[in-house]
Amino acid sequence: MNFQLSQPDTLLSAAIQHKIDRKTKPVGALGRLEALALQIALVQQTPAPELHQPHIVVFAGDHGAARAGVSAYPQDVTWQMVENFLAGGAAINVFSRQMGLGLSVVDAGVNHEFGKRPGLIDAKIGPGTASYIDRPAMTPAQRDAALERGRGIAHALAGNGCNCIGFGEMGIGNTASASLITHCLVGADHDAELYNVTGRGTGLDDAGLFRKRSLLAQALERGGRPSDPLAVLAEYGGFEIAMMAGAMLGAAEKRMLLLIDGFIVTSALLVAYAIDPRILAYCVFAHRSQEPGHRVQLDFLQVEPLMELDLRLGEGTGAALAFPLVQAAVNFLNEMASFESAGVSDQS
Ligand SMILES: Cc1cc2ncn([C@H]3O[C@H](COP(=O)(O)O)[C@@H](O)[C@H]3O)c2cc1C
Ligand SMILES: O=C(O)c1cccnc1
Repeated sequence: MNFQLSQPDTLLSAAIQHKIDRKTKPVGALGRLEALALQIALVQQTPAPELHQPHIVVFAGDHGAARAGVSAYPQDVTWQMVENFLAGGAAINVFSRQMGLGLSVVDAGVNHEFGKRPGLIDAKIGPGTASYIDRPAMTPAQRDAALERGRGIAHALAGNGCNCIGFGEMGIGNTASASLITHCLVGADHDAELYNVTGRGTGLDDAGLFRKRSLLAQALERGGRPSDPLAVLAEYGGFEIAMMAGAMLGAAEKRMLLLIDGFIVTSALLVAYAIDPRILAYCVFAHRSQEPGHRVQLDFLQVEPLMELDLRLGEGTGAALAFPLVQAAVNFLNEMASFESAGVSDQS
């Protein structure tokens, strides 16, 4: 697989920054919204960017390791929550409706047969991964198929006129998979020891957290700590995480804006980033999750998220909640008067 990303040209930077600085406000007074406006303008290579058909995609998959007890909830919650998404009753449905965002759910590998359903994209790789405690989570062929299908999903959205994609996920046990991926791909100088990047997920108690950490240590003993992102995916990934990584790279190929949600979505981004670091130019980090490893990931990438709301849900909820800020950045750039057009006196 050969993803074709390019770094946005920065030739327009000075002109866009000048446009921002001439708006009727003290220079810099819109704070980080100004940096966001500049980023989006550069992604779209225009001083007048627009967000078209913004869309949340929730990738769902099951994890073999869930049966060993790495989550506070049973594996069946994955497919039951997919049903909930399709019925419109989950948190991401509520927020997507509120923000006017499109929403699609992808069956990347849920242990359930849904049949053909409106709003559901069938991209199933298999009925869940193998348990990485005993063997690699997926075969190289499954991993490559997941990456390629993810890319196809992003390209199809771009083909329908979408230029802003928010990533979400659903998969009981996927914080454990994200912890292993983070441990492998984040340098030791960021203190990504397994212990530091393994948290309570959906709400494990102390005994549950201890058990999760021991199971993940066991997995590492078996599979080692590869640094190659493709090896990490096959060893410890989930189908939804691999498919998200492919979709992220595919979205960046199409110069879309990527809204990055919490800990699991960022673990997929770590994979994509290791494949091509230029992806970072297209990413907006929505929030800092309560899952402790998320801070480690964001520090490693040297990025600052827009919000900190103590969320620990996933589904793309943080991405949806950040969307109005992203829209505000675009709107001030396009709609605010300048000192010249409004006849307001500049500083003396
Ligand atoms: C009812 C329910 C709805 C959810 N929506 C997202 N997640 C979140 O929790 C899971 C990860 O946590 P862990 O690794 O501890 O299983 C993922 O499915 C994630 O999206 C949910 C979890 C539950 C229980
Ligand atoms: O940060 C997240 O995305 C997250 C944290 C806990 C459980 N599910 C998701």
